[in-house]
Amino acid sequence: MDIIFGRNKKEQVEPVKAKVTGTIPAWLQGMLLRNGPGMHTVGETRYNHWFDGLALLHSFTIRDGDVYYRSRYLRSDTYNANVEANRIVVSEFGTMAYPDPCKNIFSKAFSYLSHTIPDFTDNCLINIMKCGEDFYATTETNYIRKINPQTLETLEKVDYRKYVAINLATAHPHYDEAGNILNMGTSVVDKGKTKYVMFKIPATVPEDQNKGKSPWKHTEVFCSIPARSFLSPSYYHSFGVTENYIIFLEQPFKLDILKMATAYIRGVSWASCLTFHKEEKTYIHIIDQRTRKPLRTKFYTDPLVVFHHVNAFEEDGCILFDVVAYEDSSLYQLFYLANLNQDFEENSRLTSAPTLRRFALPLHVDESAEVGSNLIKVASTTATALKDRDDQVYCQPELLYEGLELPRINYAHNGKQYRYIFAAEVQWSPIPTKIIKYDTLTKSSLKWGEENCWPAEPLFVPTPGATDEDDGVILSAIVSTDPQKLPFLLILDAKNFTELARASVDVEMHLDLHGIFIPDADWGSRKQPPSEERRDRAPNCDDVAPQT
Ligand SMILES: CC1=C(/C=C/C(C)=C/C=C/C(C)=C/C=O)C(C)(C)CCC1
Ligand SMILES: [Fe+2]
Repeated sequence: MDIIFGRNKKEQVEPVKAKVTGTIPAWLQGMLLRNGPGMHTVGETRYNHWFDGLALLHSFTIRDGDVYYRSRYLRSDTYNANVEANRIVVSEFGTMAYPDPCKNIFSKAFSYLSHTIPDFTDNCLINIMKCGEDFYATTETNYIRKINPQTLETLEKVDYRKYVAINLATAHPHYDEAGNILNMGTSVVDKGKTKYVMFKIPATVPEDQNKGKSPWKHTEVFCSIPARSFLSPSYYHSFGVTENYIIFLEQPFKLDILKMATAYIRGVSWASCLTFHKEEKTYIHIIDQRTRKPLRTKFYTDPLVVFHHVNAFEEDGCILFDVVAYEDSSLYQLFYLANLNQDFEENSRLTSAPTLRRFALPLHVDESAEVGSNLIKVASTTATALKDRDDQVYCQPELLYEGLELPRINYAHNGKQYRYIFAAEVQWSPIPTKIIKYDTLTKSSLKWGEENCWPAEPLFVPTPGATDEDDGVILSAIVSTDPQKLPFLLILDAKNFTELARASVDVEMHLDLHGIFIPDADWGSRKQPPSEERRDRAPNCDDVAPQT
């Protein structure tokens, strides 16, 4: 597993033409743009955790049946500082770094103090966000980095804090049909209060004399919810939306602010400030998008750890939402590189499997209903919501499937009734071995897998003009541990999961986290994706990328 997790990957700045077998549908024109950790050591120093690795962007440009691959490290301030010092000098999730080996006791004390309220990393390694016509690499701190999707060059750094009072934000925003962004973040002890803040960034803005054309300046706080505990807000990685509501799980997997404030001086990482409190409940907050206020009813469930919301929708006076849930926080533990690289089989067993669970919440609680009665009358689920005392409702989910992660859907169905989930299948190890299509209606699944192949998150791209939810293709970048097999972009028919084509590239590809597909048709007012300069023939390259 060292091949996949431990080794630094070489960037491939010049486009390489892939060897395509099978036939790529003629309508599939655009770019799969993805993000993930690619560099795990700098000089003699090494990161502790896989989520610390320096962001390596990569893209597959699909044009007229051909595929071109390229990759480039995000030139974040973190990357540049590390490379310049030839060692890790910026702290990441699982690695605390000490920038200046301090010369005397005074400068040491000063350096410690300046880390009490830390300036977080801009190593944006998790996802790609579209904001209007621009694209950003994202992570969970207050920084995101604009990128050029064509060349993968790094552009300006955006500090969320300039526009909204948050210190952390998710890398999984939602988009409405017009492309406006809805995201949420945590504001740590701002005016003595720790709160969760939902905010909107418009896709397009009118030319404004004072604010200019930047959508950031038009960022608007939508709603905020005080944290149950000011000194230990919940950690969360994503959230859910329906047409009228926002779903936020305040789970007992929490960040301890006091521990964070002293982490630097104690020589421990941010990750060590995260604790799962297995004796506490998970609170389910529902925000009405029309009133911008949380519902009065207090919904709760058992202690859970959720990273990925799958989808949510309204049905018969209820909110139904699907998540991938764990019963402990062992997932983050397993991604320590020491566990991934040695005795992989032994050290990489999850103590709680990722389970797909469906929750059902009543939008109106019948005052006359008896305490203990089930308020869910929806026939499609066995999830229950039991009436408790004092406006409280205890929710028990329906278990739909055991062993999947990195879920994606046909995003046209986001917030609406839907049927299919595309995901990576993971059993007791966190590393995916198969891609799965799960049918929430029939509860059956289709799978794709191949020996020594490790698939990335599968992404659904709809056929233009499609009416069926699963009319389209699945794209997934596959890394192999078989030295005879090159990494490839896999293209499956999303209906029956048969392979349409694969595009193999002779490069060192990294296992990534998340990404997006940018159809050529999306270039909007720019009309065409910016053209590439014609470059010299790259190694292993039959041709250079086409003029676009
Ligand atoms: C640096 C940093 C953080 C980074 C977290 C990261 C990088 C999480 C990645 C999660 C992934 C990839 C999950 C996949 O399911 C925190 C803890 C938010 C807060 C402190 C500073
Ligand atoms: Fe994620």
